[in-house]
Amino acid sequence: MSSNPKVRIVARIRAQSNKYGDNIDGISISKPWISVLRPDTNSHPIRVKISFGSDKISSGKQSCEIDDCYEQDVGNEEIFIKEIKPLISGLFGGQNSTVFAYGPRESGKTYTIQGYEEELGLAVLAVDAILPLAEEQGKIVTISVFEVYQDRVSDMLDTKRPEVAIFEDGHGKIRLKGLSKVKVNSTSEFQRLYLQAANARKELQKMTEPPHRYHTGCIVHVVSPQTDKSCAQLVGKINFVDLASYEDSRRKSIDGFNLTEATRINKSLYTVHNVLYALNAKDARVPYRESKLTRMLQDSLGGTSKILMISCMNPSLCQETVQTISLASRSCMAGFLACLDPGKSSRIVNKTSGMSSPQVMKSASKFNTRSNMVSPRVVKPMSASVSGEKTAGSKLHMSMKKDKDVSFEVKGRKLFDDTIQLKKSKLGNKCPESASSMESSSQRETSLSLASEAVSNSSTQQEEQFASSAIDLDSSQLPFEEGKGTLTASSDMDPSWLPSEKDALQIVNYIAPTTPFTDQTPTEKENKSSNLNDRPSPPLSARIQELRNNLNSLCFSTDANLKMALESLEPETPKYLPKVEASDKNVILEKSEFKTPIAEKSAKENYELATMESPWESFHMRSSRAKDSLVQEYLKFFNTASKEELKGLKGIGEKRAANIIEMREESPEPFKQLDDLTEIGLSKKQIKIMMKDAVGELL
Ligand SMILES: Nc1ncnc2c1ncn2[C@@H]1O[C@H](COP(=O)(O)OP(=O)(O)OP(=O)(O)O)[C@@H](O)[C@H]1O
Repeated sequence: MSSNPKVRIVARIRAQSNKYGDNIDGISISKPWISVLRPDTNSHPIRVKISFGSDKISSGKQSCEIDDCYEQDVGNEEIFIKEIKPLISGLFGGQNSTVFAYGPRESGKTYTIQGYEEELGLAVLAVDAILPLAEEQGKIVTISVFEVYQDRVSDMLDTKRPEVAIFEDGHGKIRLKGLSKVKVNSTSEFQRLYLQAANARKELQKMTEPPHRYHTGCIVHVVSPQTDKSCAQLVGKINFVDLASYEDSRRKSIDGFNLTEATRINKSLYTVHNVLYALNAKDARVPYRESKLTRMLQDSLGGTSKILMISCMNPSLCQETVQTISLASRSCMAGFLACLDPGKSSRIVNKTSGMSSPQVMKSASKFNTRSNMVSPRVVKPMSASVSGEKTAGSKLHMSMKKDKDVSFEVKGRKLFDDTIQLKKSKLGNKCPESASSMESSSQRETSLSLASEAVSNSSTQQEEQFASSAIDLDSSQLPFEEGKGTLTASSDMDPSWLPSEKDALQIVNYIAPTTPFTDQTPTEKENKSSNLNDRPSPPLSARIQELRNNLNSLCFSTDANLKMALESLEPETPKYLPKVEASDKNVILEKSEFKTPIAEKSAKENYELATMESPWESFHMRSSRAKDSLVQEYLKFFNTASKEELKGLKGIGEKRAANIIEMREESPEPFKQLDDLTEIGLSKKQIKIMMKDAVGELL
C-alpha cells in the first residue's frame, strides 16, 4: 500500500477537562475505556488499533483499526506538523486538500479545526504557515467561510448574501456562485475573520430553538495574482471542515434536538463517509452528489486531492464514540481491500464502460458490505454490552461479552443508499443472486444491545437510570464480523495483524463474483454497455405530444373521451372501475392481479377514483395524475436523450448537455423530480418555462 494514501483517517481522543471530561450523567468515568495499541514501529504502513472496553475482558474487546490516533496529551501543533504540513507542501504544487473533523458533540472538533484562545486550531496554524510561503512565491491568499445547514450553503463572511449556488462549469470545475473570497495578509487578520464568521453563526443560532447543527467550513485559496498578461489563477486550496456533530438518533436527546434534523445530519455525515470509502476503495462511482457538502468540495476530494479525516472521540459519550470510530475504520478498510484486490475498480469500470449501472452500484455496495469488518481477533459471534459499571472506584466500563445465543453479522453497507440490500447469509453462503434475501438498509438489522448495568452495591438512582437506558448500537456500525478474521492485510504489515491467507482469499473471491454480467464474455459485456449507451432515446416530442393531447382531451372531455384519455395514459392499470362501496376496497385490492408496489398503488388510486362522489374531485385527481405522467416523461427525456437531442431543447446548450451526460455517467437516473434540473444550473423559473415550452399551453 502506498505510504501516502489519498484518504488518511486518524482519530483524536479529547482530553478530559474539568468541565466535560470525567463525568457523564453524574457517573465518574475516570478509568479509561478506550485503549490504543500501536503495532511494531517497523511495520508498514503503521496502523493503530483502538479498543473499547475494560482491561479485564480484553480478549473480547471491540476494536477498530485506523491510520493513527492522537491521544489526550497531544496538542494541535503536533497534529499540524504530522498531518497538515505535508498537505501545505502539495498546495503550492496545485494539489487541493480537505481536512474534516468528525465526531459526537463536544468531542473537540472545533477545538481541532478552529481552536480556542488557549490553543490555535489547525486552520489557523495552516494559514500561519501558508502566508509566508505565498509571499515568497508571489502568491496571494484568500479565504471563504461557509455553513451548510439543511443542504443550504450560506456565506458566513457576508450573511446577507443569498444561498450559495453550486454548479459545474464547462471545464468540469465546481463553481460556488455567491460565496465571497476575502484576501488575508496576516494570521491575525484571518483569525479576526474566522471569529467574525463564528459570531455571525452564533447570532443566527440565537434565533433558532432548539439550536441547529450544521457543517462549517473554511476554504483557504492560494492564488496567482492577476497580471497584465494573465488573470488571477487558483494554484490550490485547502478546506477545513468542522462537521456537524454525530448524534445517535436513537439516543434520547439531552438538549432536545430534533429527531428529523438528527437523521438528516447523520445522513449527510454518512455521505461524507461513503465518499471517502469510495475514494479509498477506488470505486468507479463516488457519490459526491448525494450531499451539498460533498458536491461543493468535489474538486478538493476527487482527482489528485488529499483528504484527512480526524475522527474526534468524546470519552463521555461511549455510544457515539464507538460508532464514530467504527465508521472511520470502515473507510480505512476500503483502502486495504482496494490494495488486496487492485483490479477491482478497473473491473467495475470495464464492466460498465465507465457507466455506473444500478447493478454495479449494488455490487459495489456488496463490496462495501465486506469492508465494515474489523476486529482482527473477533472470530466468534459476540454480543457487546456497555456496563455503566460502578466499581469501588466509581468507574464506568464498557465491556464486551461473548454470547453464543446472540449472533450477528456486520452489515457494513453503503449507508443510506436505498439501492443497497443487506445480506443475512454467512460468508460461505454468499452469492450475488441471493440479493432478494436482503433487507433494505432502512430496516434495523440485528441490533447489538449494549445494555448498561450498574453493578455497584450502592448505586444511586442516577446510576440506575443510566444503567437502564440501554445503549443500542446498530450492528451495521459495529466493527465485528461473524466467523472470520479481519481484512487488515498489507504484505509488509506486522504478521500478527494479518488475516489468514484463507480469510483474505475468501474475501477477495467474494468480491469478485459480486459484479454483474459474470456469465458474459467480455465482448457481450461491451456490447451490452455500448447498447445501453447507443439505445435511441425516445423522442420527447412524440410522447409529450401524445400526453399533451391526452391532457387536453381530459380538460375538454365528455365522459367517454375522458375515459379514453385516461386509459391511454395508464394502459397498465386495471380498467376503469365501476363505482364501488367502501367495503369492497379490500376485494378490489386483493383481486388486483398486479402485485408490484406500483400496481398496488394504481389499484388503490383506482379504488379512490371509483369511490369519489364528486366528478370534480375525480377530474382533479385524474388530471394531477396526468400531469405527473407528463413530468415523468419529460424527466425521462433528460435521463435518456442523446446530447444532440438535449441540445434541441430551448435552454440547453452545449455545456448543459455535456453536464447532463456527465451526471448520467455518475448516476443512471439523475433526474427524478423537476427540481433536480437545478443541478444543471437552471432556476426553478427556467425549468417551469422550459416544461411549458415542451408541453405547450393546455388551455
Ligand atoms: N484536546 C482538548 N484538550 C482540552 N480541551 C479540549 C480538547 N478538545 C476539546 N476540548 C474542550 O472541550 C469542549 C468541547 O470542545 P469543542 O467545542 O471543540 O467540541 P465540538 O466537537 O466542536 O462540539 P460541538 O459539535 O458540540 O460544537 C471545549 O470547551 C474545548 O475547549
